[in-house]
Amino acid sequence: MSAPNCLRCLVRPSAGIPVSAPRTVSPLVTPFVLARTAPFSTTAANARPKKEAQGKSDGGGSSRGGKKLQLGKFKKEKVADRGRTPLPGERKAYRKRITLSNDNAIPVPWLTDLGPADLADPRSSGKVMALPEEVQDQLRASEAFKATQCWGMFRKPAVLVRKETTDLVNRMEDAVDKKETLRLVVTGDKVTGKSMMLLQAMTHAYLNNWIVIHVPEAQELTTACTDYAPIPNTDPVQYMQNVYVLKLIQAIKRANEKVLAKTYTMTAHPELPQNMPANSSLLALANVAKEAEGAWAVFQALWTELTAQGANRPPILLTLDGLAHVMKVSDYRAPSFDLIHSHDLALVRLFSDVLAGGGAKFPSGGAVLAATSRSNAPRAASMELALAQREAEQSNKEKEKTDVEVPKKDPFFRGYDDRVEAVLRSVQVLRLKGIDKLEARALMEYWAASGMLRAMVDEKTVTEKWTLAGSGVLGEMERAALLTMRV
Ligand SMILES: Nc1ncnc2c1ncn2[C@@H]1O[C@H](COP(=O)(O)OP(=O)(O)OP(=O)(O)O)[C@@H](O)[C@H]1O
Repeated sequence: MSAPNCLRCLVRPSAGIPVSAPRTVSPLVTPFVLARTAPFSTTAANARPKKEAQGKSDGGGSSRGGKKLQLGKFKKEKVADRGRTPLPGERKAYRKRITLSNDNAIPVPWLTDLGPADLADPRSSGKVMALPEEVQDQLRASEAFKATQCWGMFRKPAVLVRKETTDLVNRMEDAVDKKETLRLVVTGDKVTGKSMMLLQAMTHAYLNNWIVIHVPEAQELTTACTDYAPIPNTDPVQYMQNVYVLKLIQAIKRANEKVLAKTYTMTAHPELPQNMPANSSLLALANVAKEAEGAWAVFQALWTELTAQGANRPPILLTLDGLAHVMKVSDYRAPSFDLIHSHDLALVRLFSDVLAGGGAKFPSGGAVLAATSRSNAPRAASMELALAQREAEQSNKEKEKTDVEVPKKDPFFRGYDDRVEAVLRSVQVLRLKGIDKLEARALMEYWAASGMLRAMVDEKTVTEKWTLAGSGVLGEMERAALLTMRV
């Protein structure tokens, strides 16, 4: 009987203590508290000190003296390890890095190096040929290789010589024979090999000791990513881009070193930062450009010398990739905050003048070539229209008929640009399409011999890849056959 009672005792308070009775705790008055209480004062001298009154009046408990217990006092602050931060420009260099050789690829025994006459010879058409080592260095110096192309898959950089290649190179040679300048725009659908066509033209030029000046990405000139400044005493005002021009001079110097060393100035150039007497080599003249300041003056002097009439000069090849970027209003602004037209940028003006046929004449002839791009291009309605018009006119002239209608301006569109039309009024147009099946077979045999294509190369495979690639569009063929191998 006692057990339930005992249990109840544990649960409830004993009957003697009323449950609802509030527990009142009488305040403790300790000597410590008494000591801290300010004494009643009647005079300012006796009043509690101000600091004490401010700091300790609110938090009675926290004002207790002595040591505080601090948890995790000796823990180290955690720093996330993110590795080394890339230095300025390192990411861009990595993105633009181009590998020209793959040690894992099988060397192709029948691959021969291109010679000075090979690209002009119609018998080379439909063959894959390697770029000689010296030319590789020159092409690399002028940034002709692109990171989007498949150079890093094969043992040696090699190209397919197309019918269009021999055609273009022969036109270049004809122009040099007549001491004229070939003015031509390479155009076509996406990844049809337009940049590669420029590379082949440059290869021919380097192999034949021409001087090559190449603008690898026209967008670098017009997207307001490099310094610019007005050129004094120009009307309408033109703008120089010293930093870009310095880079260009250095590329020209590295790529054309041998030819420049053998070509000499006609006149003295006292206007340059370093005095250049007449009969100095053009290499020495190019070497004067050490800093961005004054680079435009050096470039002008170099250009004047290269185009000096009556002088013994090598043929010149001037190339630019991404034409649409220089056939529109640029992203730069004048002091009046108006946008600057690309053709008011001095370097672009120099190029567009030669392309239009009104600029400097090359003493020994040469070529000015531009390539459009479909992967990275702004809309340039006037350029597209002008190229379509030239193509139609060309086709009518070749057939001696007028069966192809020359496209006309849209009367309801207001975005046409007269300056662009003027530049492209008399250029030749080379449209690139897919390669034929024989060329496709040659290229696929090279891929298979390099160990990059595992399939047997017969008519069936060639036709399959050729069809998959939209009738032999080169970039698409690579995608269809080599994509799995691409890093
Ligand atoms: N003659 C050639 N020999 C071998 N490969 C080629 C040749 N021409 C083009 N290619 C390949 O085709 C691909 C596309 O070439 P390229 O970059 O020249 O095209 P594009 O027409 O300039 O392209 P986009 O319109 O994007 O500017 C590249 O990967 C390149 O390796």
